[in-house]
Amino acid sequence: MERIVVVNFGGQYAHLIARRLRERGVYTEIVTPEDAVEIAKAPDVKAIILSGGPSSVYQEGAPDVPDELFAIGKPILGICYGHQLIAKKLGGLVRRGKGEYGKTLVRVLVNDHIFDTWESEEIVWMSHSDYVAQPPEGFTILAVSENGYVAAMKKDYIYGVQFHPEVVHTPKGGVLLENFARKIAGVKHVWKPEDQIGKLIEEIRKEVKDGDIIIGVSGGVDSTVVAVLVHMAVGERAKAVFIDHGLFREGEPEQVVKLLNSLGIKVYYVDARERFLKRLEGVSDCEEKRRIIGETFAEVFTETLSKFPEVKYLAQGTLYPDVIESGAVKGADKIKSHHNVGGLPRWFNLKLIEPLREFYKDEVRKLARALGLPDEVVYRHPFPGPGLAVRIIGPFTREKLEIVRKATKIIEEELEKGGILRKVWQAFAVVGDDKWVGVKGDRRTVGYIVTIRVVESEDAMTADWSRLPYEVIERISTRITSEIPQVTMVTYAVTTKPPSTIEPC
Ligand SMILES: Nc1ncnc2c1ncn2[C@@H]1O[C@H](COP(=O)(O)OP(=O)(O)OP(=O)(O)O)[C@@H](O)[C@H]1O
Ligand SMILES: O=c1[nH]c(=O)c2[nH+]cn([C@@H]3O[C@H](COP(=O)(O)O)[C@@H](O)[C@H]3O)c2[nH]1
Ligand SMILES: NC(=O)CC[C@H](N)C(=O)O
Ligand SMILES: [Mg+2]
Repeated sequence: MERIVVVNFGGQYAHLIARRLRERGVYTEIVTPEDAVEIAKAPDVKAIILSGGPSSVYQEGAPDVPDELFAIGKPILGICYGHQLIAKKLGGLVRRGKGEYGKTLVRVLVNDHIFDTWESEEIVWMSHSDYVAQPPEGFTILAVSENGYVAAMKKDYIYGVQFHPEVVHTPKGGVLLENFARKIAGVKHVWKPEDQIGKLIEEIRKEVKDGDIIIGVSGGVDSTVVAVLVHMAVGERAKAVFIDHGLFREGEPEQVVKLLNSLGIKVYYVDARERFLKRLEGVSDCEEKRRIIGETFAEVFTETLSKFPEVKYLAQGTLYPDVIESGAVKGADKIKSHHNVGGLPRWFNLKLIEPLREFYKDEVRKLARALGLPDEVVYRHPFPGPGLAVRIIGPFTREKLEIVRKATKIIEEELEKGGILRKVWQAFAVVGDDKWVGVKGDRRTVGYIVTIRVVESEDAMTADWSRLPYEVIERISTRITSEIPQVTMVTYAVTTKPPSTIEPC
């Protein structure tokens, strides 16, 4: 299989380079600077991309790649930091400049295949303070920015661009990356996630030689796809376990069990609702809620495992970003620690099977569709592991849990009716302890405030609030205050991430 590798210098967007290329059918993987040379030598690697990064190339200890990488003779494309690194390593000059941030106009000076379909002037997205003051000998300047900086340069098969073609704010960026892959590097193969299903099943079958395999199912798209693949590979030896912590949305546990059963996968339903809810009662601190849930989860899961003496394997829905993030990259600025509960504890004495470890979420959705899973799974919104508990501000009470559950259902129903639900990243209700005086049936009532949170996002790292039509907000508000008697006020959350986060807790 032909592939491209991205050397990750800790850029916030290194991931997106791989995403953009894979969207366009070019299989791309991310590697560390230390592994770059070894991997780049493999015959199926057609080209190397050097990512951006927070360091400056002239700083001591800045991430680097061995000179040997340039001697392999494969096409190289440097982006931002990568572009500056090429300049420095091959004898050019990099200096600190005025900086260019955000949308910038560039002028293309030279016709080159990498710019095929570009106009002579295009908008690109920049984020740098250093710049290439002098390209190395033999390099041609292909494009300049409106501030006169080198925006693109090349020599033979070595290219550098100062802007970020991988972000959506560079409208022709995806085209440029594909031009590099197909026209400069000669990648012909068109990679599609759904073509991998047969291979995935074959690999699981080979790995799970004997004994049973457990899959924890949450109803989320990742674990559902894993359950289906594993079941297709080893049949009845696949045991799906669903732990009901009592913090799911209305009807969710029943749906999960019913769906998997309908696919021929028998689900062991564990009712642990009381244990979770009792331990949470009265707990205010967010991190404490998460800790209790994680701990109780591990406890219940361990007890459940003892009922399956033949189990030797544990299947997990680990995705490609989890794999990369866990191998922390040298030089990367930690923006936010990702709070996936860490999945199931790795200290279980079971062999881990992670069939999705090379896939992104959108690709998993494609696998789900190709496997014939219903839309409710394919388009399911991300749902936090700690469930509705992290949508309750202040002390956890069963009353607030019921309010959030009912309000969330109303929000989902109204957005579905308006054809909006599938277009947004997440939509849910939040409740805290502040009260609002209301008048219901001519009587004074003091009730809860429910906040509606609806956001649009591509990867949850940033998010914008959804500009819902007023009529939809109005219908949601009317229904919440009339169907949930304890609520007297509904508000709409209008803060982006950052500075806010998506969940309140
Ligand atoms: N209620 C549950 N019962 C059993 N297993 C669970 C449950 N919740 C989560 N898991 C397991 O733990 C893993 C990690 O959970 P988490 O919710 O963080 O994963 P995820 O990346 O959101 O994946 P998914 O889309 O499958 O929910 C899941 O993939 C699943 O295998
Ligand atoms: O599996 C999860 N376990 C968790 O503990 C958790 N907390 C938040 N989320 C989800 O992560 C995304 C980003 O959330 P925040 O903006 O609130 O940090 C959003 O999609 C959140 O729903 C979680 N997912
Ligand atoms: N985004 C980047 O790669 C930035 C590279 C370098 N740190 C600069 O500021 O110019
Ligand atoms: Mg989940």
